[in-house]
Amino acid sequence: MAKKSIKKIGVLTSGGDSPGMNTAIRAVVRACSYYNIQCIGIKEGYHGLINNDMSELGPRSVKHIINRGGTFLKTARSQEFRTPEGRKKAFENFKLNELDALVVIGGDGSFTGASVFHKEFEVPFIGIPGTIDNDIFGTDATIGYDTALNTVIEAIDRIRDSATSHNRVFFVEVMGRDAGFIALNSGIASGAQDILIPEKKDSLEELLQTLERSQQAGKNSSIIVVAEGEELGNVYDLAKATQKKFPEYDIRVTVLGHIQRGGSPTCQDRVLASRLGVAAVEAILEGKSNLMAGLRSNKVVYTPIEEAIKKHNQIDEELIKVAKILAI
Ligand SMILES: Nc1ncnc2c1ncn2[C@@H]1O[C@H](COP(=O)(O)OP(=O)(O)OP(=O)(O)O)[C@@H](O)[C@H]1O
Ligand SMILES: O=P(O)(O)OC[C@H]1O[C@](O)(CO)[C@@H](O)[C@@H]1O
Ligand SMILES: [Mg+2]
Repeated sequence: MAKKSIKKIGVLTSGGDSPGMNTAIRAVVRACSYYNIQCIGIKEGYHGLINNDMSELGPRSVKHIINRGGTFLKTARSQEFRTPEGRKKAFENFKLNELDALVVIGGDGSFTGASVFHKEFEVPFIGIPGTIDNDIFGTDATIGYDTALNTVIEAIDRIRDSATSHNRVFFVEVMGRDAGFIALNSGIASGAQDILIPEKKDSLEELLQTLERSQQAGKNSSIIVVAEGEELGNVYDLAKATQKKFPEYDIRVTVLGHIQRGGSPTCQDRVLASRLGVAAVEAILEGKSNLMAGLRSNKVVYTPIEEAIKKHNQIDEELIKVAKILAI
């Protein structure tokens, strides 16, 4: 597609919000303005496309959002977009608004939706990875991941104060429905005794042995970080099983929940979001489509969307080793 054929693009945020999504929207809007094309902000992800809820955004309409968590365009998990009828309505509004392409800011699910939409109606799109989960292949980090990690370690540091004061064992659940990136990295950074993630086969025996060893080594308190998607069980199940084996332990459970998704994005997330926003618009202008803009080794790269979704980001075995060695 020649550069001049793109006149108007739509931008939306979809799936779970993540800190830095606003920064990415700002970058897309301002890059559009820089390259003299119109930018339309679509409300509540695919929901807004289906319901024709969208309006034009200019460079001043995204002022003062660079540092704000959440997404001012709002986001949604649209069930209707999963249906052919819903996507047909979305395409009708895409045409009605004379859009030439979409920038989709979201996670693997949002990219899957965009890919299906592209196959059905040949709608050109570029994905920007915006999710705290960091579960997307083709980028060293997703937008929001770094902020979420920093929020988690701050919370665990506070829990540690209480855990050490009371000689307690804490089970801390962090987000990650299917991914253990937040758990593994925050666990290492906060000095967890054990880290349980869905990508690694864990056993209750091993967990109990770890706790026993830590007590024998003279530790009076322990923090166990558990990813939401851990297959062995949730934090309450694990705490119950541990209490059964060690009735003398004083055990507490903390579920960090959605505080991990909010807050002002870190510098790293703001720079990432700014670079990927510009990269997405430039890719569309160059006629690229069905790709995700990402950052690898500090360079912008484009990955076929199918790869970004299917390959998933892999857990680094070295991190698992480091966590184990340092929990001695
Ligand atoms: N197979 C699919 N077909 C059509 N649309 C889909 C499909 N999968 C996901 N979507 C659309 O993408 C939306 C977001 O997906 P999902 O809820 O998995 O979040 P995500 O983008 O992976 O972000 P996160 O994991 O960070 O919350 C869905 O609500 C739906 O509208
Ligand atoms: O806010 P919701 O819809 O409950 O989704 C929670 C999920 O979203 C995420 O925060 C991002 O995908 C996951 O880590 C978590 O499992
Ligand atoms: Mg996802």
